[in-house]
Amino acid sequence: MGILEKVNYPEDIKKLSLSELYVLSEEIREFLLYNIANTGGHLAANLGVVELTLALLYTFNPPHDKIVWDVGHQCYVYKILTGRKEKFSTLRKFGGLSGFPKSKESDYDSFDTGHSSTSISVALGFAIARDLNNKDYNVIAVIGDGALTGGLAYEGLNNAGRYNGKLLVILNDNEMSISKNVGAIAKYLSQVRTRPKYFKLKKMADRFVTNIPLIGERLYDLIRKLKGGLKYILFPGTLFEALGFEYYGPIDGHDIKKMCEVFENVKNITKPVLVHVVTQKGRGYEHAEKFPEKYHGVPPFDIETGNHLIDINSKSFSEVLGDKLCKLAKNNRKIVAITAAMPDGTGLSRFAQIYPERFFDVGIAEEHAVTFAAALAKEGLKPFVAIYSTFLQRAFDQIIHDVCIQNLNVVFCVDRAGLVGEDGETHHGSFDISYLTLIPNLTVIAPKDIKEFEMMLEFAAVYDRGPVAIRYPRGTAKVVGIYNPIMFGKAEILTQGKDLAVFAVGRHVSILYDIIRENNLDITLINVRFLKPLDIELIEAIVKTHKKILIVEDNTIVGGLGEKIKSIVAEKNSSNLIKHIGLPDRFVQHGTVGELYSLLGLDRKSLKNVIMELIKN
Ligand SMILES: Cc1ncc(C[n+]2csc(CCOP(=O)(O)OP(=O)(O)O)c2C)c(N)n1
Ligand SMILES: CC(=O)[C@@H](O)[C@H](O)COP(=O)(O)O
Ligand SMILES: [Mg+2]
Repeated sequence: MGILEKVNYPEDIKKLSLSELYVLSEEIREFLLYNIANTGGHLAANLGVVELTLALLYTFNPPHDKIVWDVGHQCYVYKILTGRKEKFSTLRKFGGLSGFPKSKESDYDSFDTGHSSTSISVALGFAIARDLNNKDYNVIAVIGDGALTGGLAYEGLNNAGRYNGKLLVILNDNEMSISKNVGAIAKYLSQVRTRPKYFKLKKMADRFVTNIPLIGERLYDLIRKLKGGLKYILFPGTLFEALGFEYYGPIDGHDIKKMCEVFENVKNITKPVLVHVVTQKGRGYEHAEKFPEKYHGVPPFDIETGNHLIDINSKSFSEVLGDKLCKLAKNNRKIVAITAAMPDGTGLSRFAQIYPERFFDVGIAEEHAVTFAAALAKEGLKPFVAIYSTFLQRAFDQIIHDVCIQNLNVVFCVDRAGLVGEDGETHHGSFDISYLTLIPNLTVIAPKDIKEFEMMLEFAAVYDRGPVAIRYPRGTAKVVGIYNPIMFGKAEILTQGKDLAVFAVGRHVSILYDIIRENNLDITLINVRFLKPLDIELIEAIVKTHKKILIVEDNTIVGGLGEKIKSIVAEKNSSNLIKHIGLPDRFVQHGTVGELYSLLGLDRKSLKNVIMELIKN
């Protein structure tokens, strides 16, 4: 690690020659590979932005200048070069560096991100604040072609296009979202990329029109009128020019010299500028170059073979969704599946292969996905919309306004509900029980394990009295082995006893079931199943027969299951002793799910202690 050893901050980079910068870029790739093979993380995107990050740090001066990374999963190189190299082995680990920009971690991280398509709005806000505060710094948004499929990016562009100050947007175009990028914009970018000659010609046309000699008054007027329009008639401008941006590109995002030249030339232009750089996702690591989607976010892996180093001995909920939906779709031609840029993560890739005409990857567009599904349902189709809990937050209004008010038969497959682990606070599915159960008409259910998940998918496929949301966690849950038929609005009693009643949701059901069985406890365990409508009849009966109640949920305690049960108890003026364990009313950091559960009292050991304490007295 010759050069990297001596480089810690942007000022160290500015001292390097061009050839040293290239050596450094290779050293950084090795460093990334070695570390991410141990920690896991977002490998491919970071391998792709090594030169881009070097060129940015060579030209600009963060933290004075503000660099805003869209999504933020590609900020590792930036972290390494802004004082965090020594801590890099702690990436995504409990107490260690975050995998995303975090302003509390470093002043160099200008804005916290994790969800897509925010960077242009943030950069415009920074730019206007700078002007109003009479300050002078550069603002640079770095947005990927995938993030550019998100509607928020266009809200930002629309607003920024009429701004008259310094604002630089760098479009990092690698033709990939997590999977292959999709949609009309992706197609447009591909045309821009593959027709550089066309764009060169267009530039010549610009120059030609600008230099037409002014012969005579009338011709002058005419040309003046035509001038603006003429170049667009001959050579239509780029989309970004039409939106009010100066456009530069496409340029090679691995050519440090070229990027430094362009950034230097545009950095003082007092209008919005978009520089389009073309990069290769996964660059420099054979496996990631070949399969960038597999190395987008990776668990620890073997560098030589590229094999992931995790023991998977049970199917994940996402895989079950994919398999089961394929089976259900075979007999029901009305079933369609929708993903917002996560066909692999949500398990829908196989469905996409088998039923391409009934599968829709809409890009990073959760709001659109939900409204689109609403219209499909209105016309009699049966859409299954698979979106991670944290990203579905984006579509809260669409769920209410477009689906639930009209009581449409949309099925929401709410993946990654509860804590997700290493991605941390931007990605935990901490809120869905609260934000979904407050919506009228929406049925909200949660399976205890993958077998019950299949049953719930069957139930949702035939349920035709309104929308259904099924929430389930990342990965899997231990199989319980008891399965009563799913009945609308009914909970499931798994064990009967008199010392304590435990209400549990999702994967905590099996943890509690094991505790009760292994310790031969005289406890009633209720698998809540229906978070909405709640099984009020059963809850009221339990309140009467059990003095002590424990409620366990992998959701914020605010507006979750616990509050609902407590209010039923309060209404009955009953004096039960109630203990409620859920996620705290604060954002939960990153770490393994196991570490976070023990921190928050949701792990097996803590739960057993609580139970023993409760039944002792
Ligand atoms: C609102 C939202 N939806 C989905 C995601 C999941 N996600 C993270 S990165 C990504 C793809 C981003 O593609 P791009 O911006 O081109 O970056 P690249 O990885 O190609 O560098 C997606 C879909 C997210 N972070 N935020
Ligand atoms: C950056 C981002 O938002 C995604 O890449 C996310 O990290 C995927 O999470 P899973 O690994 O749970 O699919
Ligand atoms: Mg991309």
